[in-house]
Amino acid sequence: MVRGRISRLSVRDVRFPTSLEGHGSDAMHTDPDYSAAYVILETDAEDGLKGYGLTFTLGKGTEVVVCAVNALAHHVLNKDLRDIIGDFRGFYRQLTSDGQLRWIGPEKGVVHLATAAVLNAVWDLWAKQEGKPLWKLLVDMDPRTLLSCIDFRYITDVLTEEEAYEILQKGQVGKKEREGQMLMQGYPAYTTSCAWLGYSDDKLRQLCTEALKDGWTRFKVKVGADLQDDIRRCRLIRNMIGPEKTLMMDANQRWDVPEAVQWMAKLAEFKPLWIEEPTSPDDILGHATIAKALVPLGIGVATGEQCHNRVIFKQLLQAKALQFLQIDSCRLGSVNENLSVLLMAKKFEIPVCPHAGGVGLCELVQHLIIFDFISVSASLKNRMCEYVDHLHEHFRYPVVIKKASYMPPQDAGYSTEMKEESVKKHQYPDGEVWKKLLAA
Ligand SMILES: C[C@H](O)[C@@H](O)CC(=O)C(=O)O
Ligand SMILES: [Mg+2]
Repeated sequence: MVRGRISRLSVRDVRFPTSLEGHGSDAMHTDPDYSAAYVILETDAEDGLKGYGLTFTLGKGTEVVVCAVNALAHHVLNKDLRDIIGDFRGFYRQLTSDGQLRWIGPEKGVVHLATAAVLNAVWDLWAKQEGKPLWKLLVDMDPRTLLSCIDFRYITDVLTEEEAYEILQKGQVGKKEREGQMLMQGYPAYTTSCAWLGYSDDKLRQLCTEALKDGWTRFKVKVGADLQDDIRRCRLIRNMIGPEKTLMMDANQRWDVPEAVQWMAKLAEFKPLWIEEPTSPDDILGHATIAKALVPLGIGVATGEQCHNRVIFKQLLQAKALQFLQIDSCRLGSVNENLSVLLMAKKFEIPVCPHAGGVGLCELVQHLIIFDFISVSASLKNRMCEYVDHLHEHFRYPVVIKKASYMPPQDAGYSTEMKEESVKKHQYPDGEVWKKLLAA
């Protein structure tokens, strides 16, 4: 079914000045401009279909990722899409094993973000050519083909291909019913939009009132910069949402390990379900220490949005360092690597609650988590996907939220395509929006 030779790869630096109003701000990223390195793949096929892919970045970081995408381009150009998909594991390895680029990774940092952008575009193109939304392409794919997309190198000590096959085989039971359930009810979400760290208490109050009216029942609040501020903000939000609704907290890596435990002991009265990224994302044993210390307080540890790759997720799982696993559609090596993490999480029975928000992350990750429910986890217990109410208007196929749930996308592809006029306006530094801002 797939067709065409990749004839062109272009990449653009697209930035949104979200920092101006404090959207997206947290204890470590006080002035985030939500941005994307945005990749477009064209083929010589007559259908004219293009593949769109992106990775999420912040402001200036985008130009470095754009550079890395260009450095990877030769792996994709002039390749037949059939050959890429026919040996997707091999292609993933080729990208992540480039003899010169791998030195500045491997499978982490800028070069891995660039890999994600390129591979996301390949998946979008594949799904478009098959005429299916990506989640449905994955759900309908036979388990052996699905596994042939995954690089199991470095994880076979916890998950072999045969074990993964068994998980997917078990997932076949009840699949139709779960797909029906998703189409009717959608995948449960939580909102982070009310309580960015840079928002005033008045704004927090106003947004929280609106979110409650819109039916949201799960909320995340940013913490970690100042304890007294945190206590005031958490009290405010807990009082507004009441004792029954779910509250999560996110420190974005602000603390040392003992500090995290002490700080959370002070915030425990607000009954958070989890503390997210309490310390460095690389500190696996630190997370384990925090997780153990917080058990008596009934607080779990969540992490993953800045987790480099499947190997770190493997160790977090082995070390019992997290109770909620947060995949990210643009930090890991695209769908390929995310599939391996979903399967490991299933084996360890740890709920996956994806990181979303940014620009485009909601659009992408909804496909992965809907697939996860239908074909892998078969459970909604303790599970929800993040939602952030920014920048969806720039996408050609924006997310649809109903009753605080993600409704499965119906259009073919990975929902990655942005509106051309939005890209033009926000391209850095020559888009209209930036020209004005830079002149001022
Ligand atoms: C800089 C980003 O907005 C970050 O704060 C997002 C995040 O941690 C989350 O959504 O979770
Ligand atoms: Mg976070």
